[in-house]
Amino acid sequence: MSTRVEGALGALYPFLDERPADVDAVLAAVAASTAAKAAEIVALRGSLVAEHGQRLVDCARRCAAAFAAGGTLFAFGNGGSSTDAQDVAQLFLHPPKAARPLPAISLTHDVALITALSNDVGFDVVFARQVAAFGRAGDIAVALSTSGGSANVLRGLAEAAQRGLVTVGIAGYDGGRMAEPDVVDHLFVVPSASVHRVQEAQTTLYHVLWELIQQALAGEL
Ligand SMILES: O=C(CO)[C@@H](O)[C@H](O)[C@H](O)[C@H](O)COP(=O)(O)O
Repeated sequence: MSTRVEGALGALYPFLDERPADVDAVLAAVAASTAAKAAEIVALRGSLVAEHGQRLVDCARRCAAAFAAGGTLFAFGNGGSSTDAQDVAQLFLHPPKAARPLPAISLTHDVALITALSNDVGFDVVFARQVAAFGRAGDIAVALSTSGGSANVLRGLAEAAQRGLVTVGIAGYDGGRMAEPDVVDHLFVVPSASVHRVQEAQTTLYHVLWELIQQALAGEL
């Protein structure tokens, strides 16, 4: 066993006289599985950007035009996608240096509102109600879902479409209901059956989209 592994085990088991007997096998299995997952995500991210290239450019140009006209972006999703929605909003609003801050709001973080709506009306409306209250024609709705089938996400998109927002869907697996006709204007599907790989690749999609929107706004796309 290498000195580094010995050191790590010392930190993991400081109070045990003896480590579990099979720890070497466990560590070897973890290393092999981590390497396989890393390879899978690198391949998936590369193929996604290649496959969605033109669609990303088209979507970025449309979003840039919406921002240039004073539009706001609303992002939403459940679970891991809810934190991704918050990441999208902070990325647009508080970008790295030299990039242009753009108005973006996540609809996932108001616990009082979401619990009240869920308790009194139903969880299905938590995004749609906010889109109805804040969304205006020409704004942008970005919906994140791994299954593409969450009822509250689909209701949010339907409300956005009805109000004339540009709708962007980011899904996984086969796209689910988000991939049905007329659900979104711009659809990006991560074709993986692993929820973890889907979420990892979705972060690449929205980071690339953000970069392209910045380029489009600067007249470089
Ligand atoms: O983060 C994860 C799984 O990695 C979970 O929290 C996951 O986001 C939740 O199960 C969501 O409720 C799934 O909803 P969706 O992505 O299918 O719309």
